Amino acid sequence: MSIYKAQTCLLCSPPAILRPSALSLSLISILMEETSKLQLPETFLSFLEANGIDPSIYTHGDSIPRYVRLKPGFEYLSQEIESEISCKLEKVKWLPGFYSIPPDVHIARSKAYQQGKMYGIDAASGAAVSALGISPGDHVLDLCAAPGAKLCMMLDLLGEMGTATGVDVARHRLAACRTMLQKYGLGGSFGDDHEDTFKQWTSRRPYKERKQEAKTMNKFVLPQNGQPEIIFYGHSSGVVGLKKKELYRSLDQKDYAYCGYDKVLVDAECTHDGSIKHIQKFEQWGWNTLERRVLDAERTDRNLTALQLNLLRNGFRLLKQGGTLVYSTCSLTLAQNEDVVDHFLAESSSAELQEIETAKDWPCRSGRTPKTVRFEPSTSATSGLFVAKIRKLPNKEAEKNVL
Ligand SMILES: C[S@@+](CC[C@H](N)C(=O)[O-])C[C@H]1O[C@@H](n2cnc3c(N)ncnc32)[C@H](O)[C@@H]1O
Repeated sequence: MSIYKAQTCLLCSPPAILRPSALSLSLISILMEETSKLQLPETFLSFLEANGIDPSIYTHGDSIPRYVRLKPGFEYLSQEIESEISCKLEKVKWLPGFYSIPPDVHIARSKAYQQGKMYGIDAASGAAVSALGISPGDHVLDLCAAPGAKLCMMLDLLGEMGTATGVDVARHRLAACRTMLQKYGLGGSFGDDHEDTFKQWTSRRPYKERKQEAKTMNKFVLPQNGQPEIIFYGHSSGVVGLKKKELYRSLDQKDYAYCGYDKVLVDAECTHDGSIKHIQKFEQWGWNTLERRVLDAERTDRNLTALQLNLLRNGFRLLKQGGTLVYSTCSLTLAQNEDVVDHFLAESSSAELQEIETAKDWPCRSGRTPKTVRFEPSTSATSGLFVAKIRKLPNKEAEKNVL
């Protein structure tokens, strides 16, 4: 299928009674021209068409600002940063601590960035983290943590109290995550290191030492490629409430009533098609790379959505009763979002989809499943993101659901 054909079916076929005005026709032709400039490969266009995604969203990249977050306590630096990067930091009114800057402005030359007082994170990603409602003292799990921008924000929200555990299956991405957390000075001062509870991870602990420690633990096998690895912060992180020697035994379902995380983020692996800037980067990296990295995942579509469902199930299993889980992806497809969430809700009597209260002020729209939300790159001025917030009902409430 040619690019032109894809545009024809998505942009140029208004129903006969809706006669487009001269203005809308010229808008359509501008969008067509812009879309064809991007030279999206045919396989990607077929993927977009199959999922009802308008390819012209990839022409909005230049109108989506860059977002930064100032670490709590460093907001006073905003003027200094403005003069360093020669542009204004516009406060994002709907998301505390966030600022927008034009997409072509780089923050690398700012001292605040170099000293780890400011980091780049898209506002929609910030919204997903804020939907968790993290409070200092919470025990938080980030199930797909790397490269780590959301984990940084989660740690910021915890302050010096509570624990955060980051898990990811890709070791090289987790290494980037560790570097990022180290740069932003996060985690190092977490919790007291009680003798018999799990020692917190610090980026300064050499690999040899960790390997030695792992060898002395009976059941623990050092993560190989393809096995999830874990970053622990805080004296009782890992599986919350367990002692070091208990950490690697498997738990019965009933144990999760007493231990388990207060908040779990499942920012699942996906096809990234909603992340306009990410997709645009393939122009330089080569569209072959997009076919290999993005569409390989799509080609094994059933595997990808099965992985997403399993990540959601697993995150929910580790959530304590009354706790909150957020499921998010940066894909715009129904298959990776609403379908996964609906499937999960249908099989889990103790899961309840929650309204995201703050979303009424966000530039998002409702997803197909009521109470879920979608950030659309063309209308939100953010990267595309789907967010669903799920609560684990205490046993008694869950029983009522079954009756
Ligand atoms: C969308 S990215 C996460 C982005 C991250 N939350 C952030 O804000 O930087 C999805 C991540 O899921 C990880 N992943 C894929 N399969 C996984 C699994 N089975 N268990 C844990 N992580 C997995 C990938 O390696 C990837 O880093």
